Amino acid sequence: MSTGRKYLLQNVAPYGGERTTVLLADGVIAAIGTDVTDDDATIIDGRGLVLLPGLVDLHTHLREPGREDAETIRTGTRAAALGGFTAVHAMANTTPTQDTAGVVEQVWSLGREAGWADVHPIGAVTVGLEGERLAELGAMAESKAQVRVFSDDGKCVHDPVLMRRALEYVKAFDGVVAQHAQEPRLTEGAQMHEGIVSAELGLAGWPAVAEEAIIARDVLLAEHVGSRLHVCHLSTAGSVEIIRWAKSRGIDVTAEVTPHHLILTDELARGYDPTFKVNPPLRTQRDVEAVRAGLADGTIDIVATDHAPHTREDKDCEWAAAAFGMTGLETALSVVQETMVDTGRLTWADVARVLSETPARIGRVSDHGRPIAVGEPANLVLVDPAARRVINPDEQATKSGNSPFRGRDLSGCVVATFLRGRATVMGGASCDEDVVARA
Ligand SMILES: NC(=O)N[C@@H](CC(=O)O)C(=O)O
Ligand SMILES: [Zn+2]
Ligand SMILES: [Zn+2]
Repeated sequence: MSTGRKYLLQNVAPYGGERTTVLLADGVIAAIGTDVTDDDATIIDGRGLVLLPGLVDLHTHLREPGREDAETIRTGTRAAALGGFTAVHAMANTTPTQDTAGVVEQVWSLGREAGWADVHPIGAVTVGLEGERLAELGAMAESKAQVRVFSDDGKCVHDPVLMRRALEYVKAFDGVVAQHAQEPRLTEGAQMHEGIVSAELGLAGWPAVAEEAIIARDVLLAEHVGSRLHVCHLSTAGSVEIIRWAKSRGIDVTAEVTPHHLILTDELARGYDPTFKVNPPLRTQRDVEAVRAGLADGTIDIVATDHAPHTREDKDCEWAAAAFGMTGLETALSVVQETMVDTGRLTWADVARVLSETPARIGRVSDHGRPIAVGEPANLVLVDPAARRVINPDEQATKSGNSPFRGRDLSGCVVATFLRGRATVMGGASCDEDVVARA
């Protein structure tokens, strides 16, 4: 389905390489070349802009159904489009939980209706995320939502027998279990990273070993049953080492890091601002260096936002009472540019890999994360790497204000996002009319 509008992206740099012109028509990339023209197309001057495949987030919390006061599928996917995303995987910790075919189909349909980005619901591993009985994984896989990613995110599947069964079960439909690696007994009452800062502040610590112990166990389980495992929001230097070791053994594991773990540290807890309270917690500078190195050398496969919107009531309170989580969809690409591209650790082609191609492959999404080539679906993002902007969460599309980058100056800006050839973002702003017209 197309609005019929064509776009001629003149002098853009696919993957940051040689400049060329790209024509989008009928929902696909219709032509690429320095001499391409089209008299009916809307012309976009792409000088200085980088063209990438539309970003794919493997880890987003959209909060609908249940917490529409924090985010809805509409507001969350509008935020996604502004961040350059054309597809997002929506975590299962909604109310009701995304643990049946009915609920995942509802989320999938609401995503279609909203029209900002494709929504791929993640299915819960256990009923109600309670860690007791496996949910209807097969029914969710066979539903029209075609779920391939299963996670109890927010909670860890800590029972090794259930984890083993889930890993075995999803093999039947080429699914993957995405684990929130947090040993519950080692993190009871935990408020922040266990280390020097937690000791000084007198806050209960969340030790690195609580994450590493689960990752070590799970890679061994994945090897034992010959299944695919994905590790959510890896945050410690030790976790990077375990993944590196697992991959060297040929274990079928992938790992993600969040933008915030690439740039922020536990020092931020000193101000007791609950905006910086997140799971897993912000770690040390040494961990930040290790996750950057892991992303640069391919040990860590992807960046995923873990966009976790929370209402004022859940965040504007004392540290201990506040909810865990921070927003991220509208700042992810800038943080990756600043920490990885501007520092020479990743090229733009690498960014396409870690924010689009590989997350699409892990989630088994076939029409996103595709090469920029003639005939491919026109799911694309146009980025201005030279722009700088100060983050103001009050002006963001997400309903929630819990961005850790409030007031911070970040590199890079999304100029336009295209979903099947239709602009969802143009000139850095949402294309509300186009989206409404399509719905
Ligand atoms: N990351 C968080 O701190 N919070 C997430 C849950 C999660 O990702 O574990 C949430 O749902 O709010
Ligand atoms: Zn989690
Ligand atoms: Zn999460």
